[in-house]
Amino acid sequence: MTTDRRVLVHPDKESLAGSVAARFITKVIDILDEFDEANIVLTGGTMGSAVLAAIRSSPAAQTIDWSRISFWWGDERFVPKGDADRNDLQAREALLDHVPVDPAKVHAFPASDEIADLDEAARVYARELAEAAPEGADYPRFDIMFLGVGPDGHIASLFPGHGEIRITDATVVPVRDSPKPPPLRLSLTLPVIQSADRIWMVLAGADKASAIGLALAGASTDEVPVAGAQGRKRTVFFVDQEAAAEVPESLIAPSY
Ligand SMILES: O=C(O)[C@H](O)[C@@H](O)[C@H](O)[C@H](O)COP(=O)(O)O
Repeated sequence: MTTDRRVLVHPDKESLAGSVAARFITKVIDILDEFDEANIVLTGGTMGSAVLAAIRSSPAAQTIDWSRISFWWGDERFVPKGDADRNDLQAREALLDHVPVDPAKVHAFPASDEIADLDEAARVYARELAEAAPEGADYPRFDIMFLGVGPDGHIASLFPGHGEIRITDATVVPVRDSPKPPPLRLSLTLPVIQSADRIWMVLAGADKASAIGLALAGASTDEVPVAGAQGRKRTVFFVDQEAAAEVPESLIAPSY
């Protein structure tokens, strides 16, 4: 895990989404030069979808060999397939339905009408991760993990003060009392999140300012889960001006 965390500030939501989309396209092309396959973890949330829509609308997206990318999710709302609350549906609508991905490489979490039991759904996704893992590992090498951040500092479906943030002996956890609706969810655990080569957090709006400020000031992961979101190679907070309000000036890198 690296302690190198950068904050890249953008004037507004639109330029934020556009800039992350452009970086994603460039980075994925680099990754596919180096490796046969890339593993990307997607997130729900407003900016997560805005970035995917910006990737879709970029002409440069056509230069990506989408068939070599596997898509995963950091968390999912445990509702029926096709429910507008599903993170995977939002990602499909924003991007995946519009680019030539290999459907077998789109690894959505089970939906509640596919597997009724939440614990079993968590086990099924853990098995899916393990099947795609290199020998001896429980999950694939994640090249880029996108994460949204809640105003309370939650990442994926790991909420402040809830036991799931402390789980280290599983890769996927069932969440039964999410303070953000819907209450039933599935989430990757912190060790899996921290295994990602790159964690890219995209957040906008004044209500996110204190979460990022506290995380960078050294808050505990238990109180502010985003404090624990640190990847192996690089951890970047892509933010708009409003979300950057409480970030110390010295941590802000020039971004454009
Ligand atoms: O299922 C979810 O709700 C998300 O995965 C969650 O972790 C989200 O990313 C943040 O809550 C930020 O959401 P917003 O960008 O919509 O504020």
